[in-house]
Amino acid sequence: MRPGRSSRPRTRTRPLHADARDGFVIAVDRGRYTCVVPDAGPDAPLVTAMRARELGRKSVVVGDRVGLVGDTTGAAGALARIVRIAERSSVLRRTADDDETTAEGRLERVVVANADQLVIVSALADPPPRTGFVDRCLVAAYDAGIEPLLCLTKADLAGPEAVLDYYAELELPYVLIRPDSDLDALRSLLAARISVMVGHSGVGKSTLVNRLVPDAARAVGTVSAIGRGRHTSTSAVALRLPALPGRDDDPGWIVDTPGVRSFGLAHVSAESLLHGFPDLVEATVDCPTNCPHTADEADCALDAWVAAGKADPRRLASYHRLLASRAGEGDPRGEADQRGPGESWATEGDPPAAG
Ligand SMILES: Nc1nc2c(ncn2[C@@H]2O[C@H](COP(=O)(O)OP(=O)(O)OP(=O)(O)O)[C@@H](O)[C@H]2O)c(=O)[nH]1
Ligand SMILES: [Zn+2]
Repeated sequence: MRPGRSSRPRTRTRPLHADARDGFVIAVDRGRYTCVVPDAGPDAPLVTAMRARELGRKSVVVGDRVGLVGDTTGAAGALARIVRIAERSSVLRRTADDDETTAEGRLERVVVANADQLVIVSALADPPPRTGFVDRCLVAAYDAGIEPLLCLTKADLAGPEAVLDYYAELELPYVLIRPDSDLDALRSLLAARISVMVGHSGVGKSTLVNRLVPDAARAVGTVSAIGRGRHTSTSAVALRLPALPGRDDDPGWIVDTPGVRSFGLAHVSAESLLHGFPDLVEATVDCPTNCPHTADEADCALDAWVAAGKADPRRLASYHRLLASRAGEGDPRGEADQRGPGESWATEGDPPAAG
């Protein structure tokens, strides 16, 4: 060992950047990060930044609170540098698919940082509600420590009873959306929070985002031409909600995820997967040690729990489907989630005939 080295006081190799300004990342596109600078006021120009080399391999994602140095004026052509990333209060992840034995399955992506709420948008009809997809989103939300909110659109076409019945045990907050409904209930649930919106194609998510943020298209347009093109197939973009009339509290942010069509769950352990099913968790105290809780596990306590009427058999079927999907047993991309409830509920785990 060289004595000179260890006796030398350890100096910080990184500059402190005491002058860094706080930024909030609202879009990411090919190595360029679009940030708002909160102290510059809501009308200040957006700042485009790149990652400083000192960040190493740390990724910067939408929702990150960062320190910015360099040219933070937001003038045309100006480029700032992100020199630090604040500790994240939550991290919403997805994998490209469910199967951790494949390269795709291991490719884990952080969708958004610091989200408070996951707004799961599902139509009540056209397309029919896909509870498999909602269940998958619930797993991702609970895993990330983010509160779920079920947003049921097209309430003018069908009632919510079947979906609400399926989630009866969960105390899942929900809102109903129809074309003529005011969005006050939803807006107050979005206020002062960062909410991520996810939903299948056709459920009315874009319609809803445009109603909530009437200039969303323009806001997104200014974000370095982020559109819905091929480069943005997995990107997310944060949109500032407009101030509520007569209220001066923070209306919050929504993060639209145009490209996120499924939530691969390879990164979620089988045990964590269960936390998306709080109505089933309690049953597993009676399972043998290291019980895999799979459908073919004879000693698993979940079947008896459901047989005793303590949870809905369709919920257990859904959990089993997610487990099987993670194990690479077919359906690696969650295609089954795309079926309507009638179809998917009928495929397995139908309630045993009573009596
Ligand atoms: N009846 C009814 N139709 C709606 C409602 N919301 C949206 N729609 C219609 O549903 C269709 C799909 O809406 P979009 O907002 O494009 O759906 P999306 O989820 O954004 O789908 P992508 O554009 O594929 O991402 C459109 O024809 C909308 O006009 C609603 O509350 N009721
Ligand atoms: Zn078990």
